[in-house]
Amino acid sequence: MNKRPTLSLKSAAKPAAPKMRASHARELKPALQTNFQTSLKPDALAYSLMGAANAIAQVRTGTNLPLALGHVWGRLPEITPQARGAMQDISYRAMRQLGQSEALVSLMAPKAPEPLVSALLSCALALLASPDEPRPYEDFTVVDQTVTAAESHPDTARAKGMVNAVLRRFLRERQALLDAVLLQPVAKWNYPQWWIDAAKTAWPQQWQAILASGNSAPPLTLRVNARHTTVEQYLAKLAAAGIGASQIGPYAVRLDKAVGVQLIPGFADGEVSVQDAGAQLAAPLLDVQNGMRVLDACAAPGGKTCHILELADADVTALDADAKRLARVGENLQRLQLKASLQAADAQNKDWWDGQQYDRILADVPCTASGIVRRHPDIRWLRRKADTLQLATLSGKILDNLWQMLAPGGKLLFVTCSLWPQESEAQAAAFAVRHQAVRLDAPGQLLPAGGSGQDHDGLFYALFQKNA
Ligand SMILES: C[S@@+](CC[C@H](N)C(=O)[O-])C[C@H]1O[C@@H](n2cnc3c(N)ncnc32)[C@H](O)[C@@H]1O
Repeated sequence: MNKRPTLSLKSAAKPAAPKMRASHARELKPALQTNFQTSLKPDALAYSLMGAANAIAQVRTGTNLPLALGHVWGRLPEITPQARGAMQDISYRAMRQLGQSEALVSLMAPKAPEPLVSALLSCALALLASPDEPRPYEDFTVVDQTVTAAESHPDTARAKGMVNAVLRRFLRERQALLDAVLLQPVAKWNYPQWWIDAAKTAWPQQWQAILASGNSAPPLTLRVNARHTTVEQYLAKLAAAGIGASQIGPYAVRLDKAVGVQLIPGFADGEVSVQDAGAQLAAPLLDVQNGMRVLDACAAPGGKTCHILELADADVTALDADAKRLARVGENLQRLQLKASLQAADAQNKDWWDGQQYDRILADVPCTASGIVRRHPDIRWLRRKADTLQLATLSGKILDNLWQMLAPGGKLLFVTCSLWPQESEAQAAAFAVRHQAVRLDAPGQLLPAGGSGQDHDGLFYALFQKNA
C-alpha cells in the first residue's frame, strides 16, 4: 500500500520553463509529496520510472539531482543496484531532454500536469524520444510501465488516463509533434532561454557545438597516479583486463566505455582516480616543487589536491567552506595514501590563517559550473541568470583575500569550470589590474571538446605571479 507521504519539497525559486500555451502558463505547483514508498517491484521499469520522476520533481523545485536521487534511494530499503542504476540513467536522460519533453507535454496535455505527473511524463518521453539507436527500451514497455507507475502513486493515479493518452499520441504522431516543438529553442537545445542567449553572446561561433556537447554523455576519464605507475603501464593493465582505453592527456586515460569504479583495475589501491582531462591540467600548471607550502583554497572533493600531491612532496593545506564536502577530500587522500592538512573555513576570510605566506595557491573558485553540464545536466535547470554575477562577486572576494596570502614570487592559479566570461576572463583581467599581478602563460578558456585524442569539460585557467 502506498502511504500518504508527508515531507514537503523545499519550495525554492520558480524554475525556468519552456514557452507554454496559455493553459500551461500558470505557476507549477510545488510537489507536496516526496516520500517515495511503493508496492512496485524493484525489477520493474515502473519502479525506476517512478523513482526517477520523484527525483526530477525535486530538481524542478531547486534540489540538485544527486541529492534528489539520494533522497529517493534513502526511502527505498528494498532497492537493488540495478534499479538504482536505472533510476540514475532515466533521470539523467530526462534532464538532458527536459526542454523538449516539457514542450511536448505542453502541446499534448489538456492542462498543465501536477509536478510529479509532469516529471513522470518527462522520464517516459526521454526514453521514447531518446536519440540513442536502438532506444533503451521498447516503446510499448515504456508506455505500459509509465501507466503502471502512474497508477501506483497517490499523486499520479488520477492522471493515469491522461498519461496513457499523451504517450500513445506521441507514438502515433512522433515526427509531427517533434517538428512542432523543435521550433522552440528551449525544446531544440534543452537549456533555459537565458542560457542559450548567454552562450550565443559569449561564443557567437561556437555556441551550438557548446550546447550540443553539454547534452552528450560524458566519458569516464582516469588520472594515473604518477607515484604508482605510468600511463603506458596502466594502459597495458587495462588491456589485460579487457578494458579498451586511450591516452588523452599527460596523465589522462579515457575508457572506451564507462564502468563502475569497483571494476577499474587498481582503483581501490590508489593507482588511478576519476578526473576530467581538462581538470588534470591544474596541478602541472601550478608548478609545485618539493617542500613548497601550498594552499588549495576551494579543495573539495579533492581531485586537484590529490593530483598536486601525486606530483610533489609538498606541504598542502586543503581548505573548503563546506565541511561535509571537505570530508571527501580526506577519503580521497586516504585511498591514495597522501597527506594534507584539512581546514573547514571560508576563503574570503583570514581568521583561519597562520600568517605564513604560501608559495603556491590554487583558487578553483565556486562558479555556475556551466562548463560541466554534460556531467551535471541538472545544473542548467537549477541556475538562474543572476547567479553568474553573484558568483563572480564571491570569487572576486576570494581571489583578493588569497592574494595577500601569497609569498613574493609565488604563483596563484585561478580556475573555474564556467563558460561565462564574467566569471572567468573578465574576472582574471580585472584581478590582474587590481593587484598588478603578472599574468603567466595558461590555457585561458577551454571550451568543452570531444573527438580523437581529446575529451574534456569547459574550464578556465589563469596563472598569476606576485612580484618578488
Ligand atoms: C569547483 S569546486 C572545487 C573542486 C575541487 N578543487 C576539485 O578539484 O575537486 C568549488 C568548491 O568551493 C567551495 N567553496 C564555495 N565557497 C567557498 C568559500 N567561500 N570558501 C572556501 N570554499 C568555498 C565549495 O564547497 C566547493 O567544494
